[in-house]
Amino acid sequence: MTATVIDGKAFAAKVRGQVAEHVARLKEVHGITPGLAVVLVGEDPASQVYVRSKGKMTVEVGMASFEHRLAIDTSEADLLKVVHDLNNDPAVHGILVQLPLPDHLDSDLVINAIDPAKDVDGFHISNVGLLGTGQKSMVPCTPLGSLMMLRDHLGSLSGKSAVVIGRSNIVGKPMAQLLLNDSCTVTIAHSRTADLPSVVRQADIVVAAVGRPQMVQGDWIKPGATVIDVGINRIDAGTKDDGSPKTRLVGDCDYDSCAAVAGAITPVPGGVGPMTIACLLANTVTACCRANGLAEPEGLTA
Ligand SMILES: NC(=O)C1=CN([C@@H]2O[C@H](COP(=O)(O)OP(=O)(O)OC[C@H]3O[C@@H](n4cnc5c(N)ncnc54)[C@H](OP(=O)(O)O)[C@@H]3O)[C@@H](O)[C@H]2O)C=CC1
Ligand SMILES: Nc1nc(=O)c2c([nH]1)NC[C@@H]1CN(c3ccc(C(=O)N[C@@H](CCC(=O)O)C(=O)O)cc3)C=[N+]21
Repeated sequence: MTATVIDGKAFAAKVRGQVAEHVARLKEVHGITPGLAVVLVGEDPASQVYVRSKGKMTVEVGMASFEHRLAIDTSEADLLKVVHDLNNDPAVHGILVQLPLPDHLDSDLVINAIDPAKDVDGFHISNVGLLGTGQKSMVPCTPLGSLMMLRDHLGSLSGKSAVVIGRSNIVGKPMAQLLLNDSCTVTIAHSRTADLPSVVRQADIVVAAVGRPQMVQGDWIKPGATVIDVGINRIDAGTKDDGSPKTRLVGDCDYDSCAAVAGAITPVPGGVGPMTIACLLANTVTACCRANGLAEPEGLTA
């Protein structure tokens, strides 16, 4: 079997198109422009690329983009002040503090200082609790984008067995919660899981969110399963013509061997990554509608 490739890049473009339509309507009918603020502490090159691409797409869908770049030695009090100011700024409907933060800053404290209604990452404890109890919340972007692709490809997820590899607060745990809310039978695997390959082999749906390049092998995959590869890993790829080092992005799955067995698989790049950004924009429109007591866009939330 050769897996269907789930095209996250194309799907994300479609989601951004829907977001752009809602933004246009909010502006025309209500005179409201949704705004997204991104806070970046330090100068991590990968984070900078990612923040720039978010800013560009925010503007492309017609929203206002606010960027706050803070020095790596910013104090917790100063960062909290930035967050409080954004909480109180009526032009800002969504706030994202780029993670990870430098070690001297307490990320739980900072994230829980964000107004939950503006927490477009869905990381605030209130949103985590709302999602866990099946109530309306802001849903974390990477799991939401992964869920959208799964539903699009499989239709109903009810009764399917799903294995999520990884238990982080930002990907693994919320992903498992969303799959559970869609009536999957969910297993969460992690670094202490015994015999991971045979656990993964039970799954109709595999979500890999580990951070280990090409770890999941094709012979771990149940034939026909749907594989969502969340991993973004930059690895060495020889040298360029001029002798300088070359790198490339790979996922947490060994793509070729997994694609030979799976029914469908997301590529890296071009899979979950673009959907994450599209869902961030979708969450910002949703937050803006809720803040103004307006009907929220359909199909853009879990
Ligand atoms: N596409 C996107 O939009 C995004 C991609 N990512 C990518 O997803 C990946 C995961 O990110 P994140 O959740 O933040 O990572 P974390 O490092 O926070 O979590 C990794 C998880 O993987 C588990 N793990 C580590 N090694 C193994 C192993 N050998 N076997 C089984 N489980 C293992 C860890 O287990 P334990 O808890 O026991 O330590 C942990 O739960 C990364 O590659 C990251 O770059 C992240 C966010 C967004
Ligand atoms: N508060 C917070 N929220 C996040 O959602 C968040 C974060 N912090 N910190 C970092 C991780 C990582 N992440 C990615 C999003 C998109 C791509 C993406 O678009 N990737 C492209 C490739 C980009 C490239 O070429 O480098 C792709 O997969 O096709 C990657 C990674 C969001 N994160």
